[in-house]
Amino acid sequence: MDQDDLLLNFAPSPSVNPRKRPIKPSSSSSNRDTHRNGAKKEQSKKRKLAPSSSHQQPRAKDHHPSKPSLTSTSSSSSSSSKPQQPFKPAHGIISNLFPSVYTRPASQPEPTSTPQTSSKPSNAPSESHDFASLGLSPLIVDHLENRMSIGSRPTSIQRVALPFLLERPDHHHHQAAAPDQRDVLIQAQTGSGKTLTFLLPILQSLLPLCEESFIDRSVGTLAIILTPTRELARQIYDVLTRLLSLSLTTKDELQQQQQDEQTSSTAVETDDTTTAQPVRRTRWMVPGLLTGGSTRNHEKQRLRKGCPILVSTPGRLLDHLQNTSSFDVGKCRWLVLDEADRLLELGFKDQLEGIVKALDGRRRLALGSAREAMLSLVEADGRGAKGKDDERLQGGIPEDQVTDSMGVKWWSKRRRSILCSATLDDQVKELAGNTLKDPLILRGGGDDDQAIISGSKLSTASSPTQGQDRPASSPPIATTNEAEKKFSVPAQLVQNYVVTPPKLRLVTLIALLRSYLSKSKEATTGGEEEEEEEDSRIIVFMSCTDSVDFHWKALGSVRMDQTDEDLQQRRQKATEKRLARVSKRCQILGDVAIQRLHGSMSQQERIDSLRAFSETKPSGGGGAVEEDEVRRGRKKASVLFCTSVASRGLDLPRVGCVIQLDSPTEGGIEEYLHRVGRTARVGKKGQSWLMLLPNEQGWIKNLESRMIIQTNTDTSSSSSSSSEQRVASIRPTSVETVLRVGFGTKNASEYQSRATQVQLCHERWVISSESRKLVASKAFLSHIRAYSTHPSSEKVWFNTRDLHLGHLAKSFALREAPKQLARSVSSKRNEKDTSRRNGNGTSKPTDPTLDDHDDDSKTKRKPDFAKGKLLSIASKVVSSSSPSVLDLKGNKGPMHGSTDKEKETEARMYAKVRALGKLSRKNGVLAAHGTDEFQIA
Ligand SMILES: Nc1ncnc2c1ncn2[C@@H]1O[C@H](COP(=O)(O)OP(=O)(O)OP(=O)(O)O)[C@@H](O)[C@H]1O
Repeated sequence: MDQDDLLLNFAPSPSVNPRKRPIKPSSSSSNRDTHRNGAKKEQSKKRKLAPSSSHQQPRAKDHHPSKPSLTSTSSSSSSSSKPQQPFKPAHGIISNLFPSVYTRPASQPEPTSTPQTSSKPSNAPSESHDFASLGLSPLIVDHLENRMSIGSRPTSIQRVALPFLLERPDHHHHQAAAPDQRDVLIQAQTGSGKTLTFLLPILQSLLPLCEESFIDRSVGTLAIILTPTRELARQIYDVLTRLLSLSLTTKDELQQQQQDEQTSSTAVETDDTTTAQPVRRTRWMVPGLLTGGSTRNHEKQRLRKGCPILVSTPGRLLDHLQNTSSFDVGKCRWLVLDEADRLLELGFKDQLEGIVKALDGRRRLALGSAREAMLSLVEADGRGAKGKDDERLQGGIPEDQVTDSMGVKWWSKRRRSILCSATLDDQVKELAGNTLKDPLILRGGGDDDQAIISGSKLSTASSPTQGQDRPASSPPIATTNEAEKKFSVPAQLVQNYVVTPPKLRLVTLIALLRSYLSKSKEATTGGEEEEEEEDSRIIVFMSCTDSVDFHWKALGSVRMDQTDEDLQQRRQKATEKRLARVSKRCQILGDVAIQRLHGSMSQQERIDSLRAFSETKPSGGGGAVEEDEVRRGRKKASVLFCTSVASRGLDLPRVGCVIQLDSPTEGGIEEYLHRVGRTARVGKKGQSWLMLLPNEQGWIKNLESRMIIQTNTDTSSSSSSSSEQRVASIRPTSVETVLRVGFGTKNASEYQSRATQVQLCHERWVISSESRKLVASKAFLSHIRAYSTHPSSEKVWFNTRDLHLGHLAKSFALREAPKQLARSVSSKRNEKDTSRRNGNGTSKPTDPTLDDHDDDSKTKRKPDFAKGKLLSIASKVVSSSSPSVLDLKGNKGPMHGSTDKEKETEARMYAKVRALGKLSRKNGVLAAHGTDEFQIA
């Protein structure tokens, strides 16, 4: 990473030298500080805000208009002529972020200047195949190309799977389960177009029905798609809605019709049959969405009217299958389990099996009543034809002969199931065994000619159209042996990591965001490819909802140069806007929009948030540069802070960078890959950053050993290419480099000074109100809780015992180091008496990402007692560090000094956590997250 490339220029006026940035003297700002700081602090604040030392001669680059500014506003400064002092942290206000002589720990990698290069994309659409040749109807091909801007080229997994899944007209009336009627298990890397891989065959199979005049939506539900989260369900529903708006006639057909019309008008006599075109109706194909977002009654009404294609989360679907009698699924022909491994992780196994049983049951019932109806029809027909029919009826009418009241043989085809999964572990295999019949396992590789297709027992099978020349020895994307399991990552994804001391986490995150945003902004102004500048959206993953809330609120509120009045005015303005609930603007990042997403937000907020992230428009607000950017449709940068709820399946447009502030607490490498998979999708570029604490960096080796990249190597013959595998590497970058680049300077004292300003502003923001203290304290506490839930296999890298809690508190802008917690934890380290430890170990924290699941999700990991202890300690510490805000319910109260009350609160928390533990052991349903006194983060 060349740091010169990453200088920031957020000030609208290029003439402003940020070195001379004014410091608005504000009496109100000193009011916000604690009294012990007083006027002395105000003075030191001014010194701190002056970013450079007076004796330093700015380098040529420093005078460049793209010199970074930590504010997005600028004004002339009366203080600009003041001599500028090097930064010296004031004693008692803020502990040094940087020791006086900052030395990189030996364990930390050296800064690297390796240029970021990305390989040829491995999940891009194929250059040598098209949808039409795979058997896709011209109607759909036309629609994909002209209406959905997808193009005509399939991705690798589409090329492999569509020939198996698409029903072609000649198969329409076949009787038994032909080879193309087998169930399918799809495994492919992130961003490779799996959604269309199952939606296109569903749509194509229903097209013939569009020619029947009697078909309307009351036909019932013919296809069901199950997803683990509501967001994913909505996303698939949106793609489906766009697919179903397909035109009834292709361009060619339209031309043909026009020609025919002309011919028929000139001809004296015409043969009716030559001009007759089939009448197609798609209106009946109404998509439905069941995620528990609306009331049950409302959903029931919609189901009664009919939803031929339904997207749902499992809990809600099972609920309706059990309780909504008008829900007609007897003729269901498709069942898709998307993100099956995640469905299982979330504890939906029983529901999924329940759904399959319920669908089988409803089908049998529907078939039974159709048989009876046929029987009564035969009887009504009189005795004439009965002799022959009696014979059939006595032996039972075969399924494929049973017609419904409209004469359609729905039951001639068995229901097909498709299971999509990133992994193929024992659980997924078991689910596949219970839900799929004789499945094919289809995998999309990185190379057109290397896609892998296997039979049910992982034996090699052939694609109906392409399989003959496929090498049997093609390496699988994920082997079945757990320990050896390797995962394919998009070849073009550039993966990075930075090892950060805990107290630098906040400023490093901000520096990373600034670096990336400045880079994409430079691409905008520097005339690079259009594609580059548009990919200026960033997703930041965090371990828990409270941490997301804290970062979103802090970064969306902290101003580097504002008075309280400014803040009041901004707040007023913001509350007037509807989207202010989900979208803020971050001044430190150059007025970029920031959103958040986690499971404790209401459904509407989650939808609004995703919409705001995807559709971010320039902030307006004037300035010639900005107007120009508005006019050119640029400046669409946006940042989303989220928990793992956004890691699976979400296809958010133009995400160029993914940052993991916290490593995943569950799911390990798979979760890591799903998170980074939000970028570098379908052939696009992307980069990812993992932030690690020094004790965590051993995880990198583990990650690298489990990832592979498949690359294409063109051979001398232009028509052929071969694929090779290589190990994926994650590049280290030192924290100094990130900070230098992010804060726009090569000079150590200057970047440290700027980083300290930023940290200080956040700390001031936190101490300026009780509610903010609460937000920060809760985030800190929840973060530790979440950290303690890393599985035992990862404890070697992620152990709460290795956390420096005082420094970690800094990353939540908590000024007061929670000394008691630090002391308690270090004393526990030395504690050898395990029996005493066991005695206290009844508290059981639950999984930190629980609230990110749907309301009907379940917990699965067993908490351990040591974490409970930490929880108890942590809650005490937070109580002692901010006495007036420690009622975690949010009530300000005199908890200070009230040990009884403290114990009472703690006891209630223990009780709650124990109850959740019991519930989880019984596979109970956890609900109402975020509304509880002790929100399980
Ligand atoms: N053949 C294609 N050509 C171009 N774009 C495509 C093609 N197929 C799908 N896409 C687009 O690629 C994007 C990613 O698709 P999709 O969300 O289905 O990926 P995915 O494999 O399900 O990813 P994940 O594993 O992360 O869930 C979507 O925006 C989709 O419109």
